[in-house]
Amino acid sequence: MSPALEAADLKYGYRPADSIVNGFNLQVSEGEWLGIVGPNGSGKSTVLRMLARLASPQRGTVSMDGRTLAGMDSKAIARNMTMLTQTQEHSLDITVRELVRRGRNPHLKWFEESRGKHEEVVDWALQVTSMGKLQHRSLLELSGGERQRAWLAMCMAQTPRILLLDEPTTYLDIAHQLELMELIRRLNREQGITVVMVLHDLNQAARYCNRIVAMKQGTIVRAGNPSEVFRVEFFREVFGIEAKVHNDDGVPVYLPCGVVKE
Ligand SMILES: Nc1ncnc2c1ncn2[C@@H]1O[C@H](COP(=O)(O)OP(=O)(O)OP(=O)(O)O)[C@@H](O)[C@H]1O
Repeated sequence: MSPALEAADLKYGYRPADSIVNGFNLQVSEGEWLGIVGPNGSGKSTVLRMLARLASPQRGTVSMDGRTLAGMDSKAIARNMTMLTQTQEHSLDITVRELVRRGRNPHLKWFEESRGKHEEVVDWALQVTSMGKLQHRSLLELSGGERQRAWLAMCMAQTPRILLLDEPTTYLDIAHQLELMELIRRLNREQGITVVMVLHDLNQAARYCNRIVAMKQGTIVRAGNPSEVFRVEFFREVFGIEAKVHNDDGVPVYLPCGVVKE
């Protein structure tokens, strides 16, 4: 069976002489939850954007179920895969429900309106993201965390098989961070949604992801399950910090102790 998502030899640079990402290879299996970690500027968001076809690789290919994304119709991609980006448009004066309805667009024909079963999916997306009570509020009247959940609800209304998320917990307080991670865990386990997530919180990555890929300078430097990757040498070599690593019921937990001295 082809992987749900595959990147082969990706290269990308923002300027002609740059190569921000180079020789990037990745296979993501159906139903997997993969975390991409790495220092600032290591190319994580750039890779995620190429996986979602928001950026076109200058070399290499991205495939979904064995089909190259470059040749696919945008709506067909959007029916299968969606990405929650790091920042969303902040000035949209529409209600949460209207935003979530937009998630149905890839499933509607020209001029078809969201009705019947489409509205049922909208209700479901609002319910799983706990946004039902806020559905008639304008996006302008929401807190940062509520707004993030509204955009996630829109992604869910697309009923994707593959969900890409770029640091989705950045603006959330710790309770809402855990709530979001638990929600994604439910979607992953109960609906079998494949998740690829860029995360800065390495303890959360260890707790939730099945597999970790660590990037440095545009390429993968470590890959494996959290216990294989999150070791003392990893923190030293990839992040330049000294850390203590404990084992909490099979999950590695790290405590940063200081920056590595040259
Ligand atoms: N639009 C852009 N134009 C020029 N350079 C860019 C652009 N976007 C990103 N870069 C550069 O590309 C490199 C990789 O950026 P990217 O956002 O992919 O890294 P990242 O690992 O996601 O970083 P962070 O952890 O800080 O979010 C950085 O050096 C960044 O400055």
